[in-house]
Amino acid sequence: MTGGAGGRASLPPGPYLVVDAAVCAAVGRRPADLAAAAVRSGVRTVQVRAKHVGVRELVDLTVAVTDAVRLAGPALVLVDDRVDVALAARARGAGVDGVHLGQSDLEAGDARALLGPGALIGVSAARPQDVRAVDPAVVDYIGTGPVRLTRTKPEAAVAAGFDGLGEAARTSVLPVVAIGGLGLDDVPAVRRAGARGLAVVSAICAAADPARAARMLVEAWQQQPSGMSGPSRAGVA
Ligand SMILES: Cc1ncc(COP(=O)(O)OP(=O)(O)O)c(N)n1
Ligand SMILES: Cc1ncsc1CCOP(=O)(O)O
Ligand SMILES: [Mg+2]
Repeated sequence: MTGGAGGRASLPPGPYLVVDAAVCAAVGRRPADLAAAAVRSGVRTVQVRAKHVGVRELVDLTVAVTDAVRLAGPALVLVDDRVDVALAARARGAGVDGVHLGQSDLEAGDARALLGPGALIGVSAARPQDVRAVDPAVVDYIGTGPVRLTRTKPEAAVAAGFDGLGEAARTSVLPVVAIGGLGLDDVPAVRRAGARGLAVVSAICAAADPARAARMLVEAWQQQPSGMSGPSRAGVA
């Protein structure tokens, strides 16, 4: 699934699963099984997020999720925060596609140098000045949130809202992914705001039926026209 124009990866449009180890543990599900089920339902981007595990466990988890996703269908696998983990998983033969970097993680340029030109690299940015600071020659997409405050990331105390999301999408020359407190009912507003993707943890990981929840998100996305409101509309499907 890597290999957009000019060898650069491009972010698949639509629902994006952030498979969070703590949320999965709370509901007694294996992240690898959950990710595979979501990919069989049509999700095309999976991020591995585990904030409270050691680095060795995170490598094991990344390999397990990546291997399960590869068998399930054509989807990209990214690692939250950790370029070293992505590289270690690759060294073990897992086809990790890239990373999602926060504002205090490794700089995107360093990540690009380590991961290579074909990797998919996303960064978090919500405020217009942070969005403008992202280098489109290095980064592939921007994650903007939390759109709503969410228990999954309690330290994020300010919500961007849909206005903030729309402003980020208009400001950015890169595709924008919305995240934070989002679910099925938000698909129309996220698309109207001009986002290329809708990232969720709880709406899939904690759903009564994760495969069905993922399928409904995918179908809702496909049924909605996009907002086409900003420079990031290029390539929005
Ligand atoms: C798609 C996407 N967007 C934003 C984030 C948030 O990343 P970050 O700022 O690194 O915060 P943590 O997830 O690490 O708590 C994301 N993970 N994915
Ligand atoms: C990782 C992250 N970054 C901003 S909000 C968030 C958590 C999203 O989780 P949920 O979909 O459960 O609100
Ligand atoms: Mg992060």
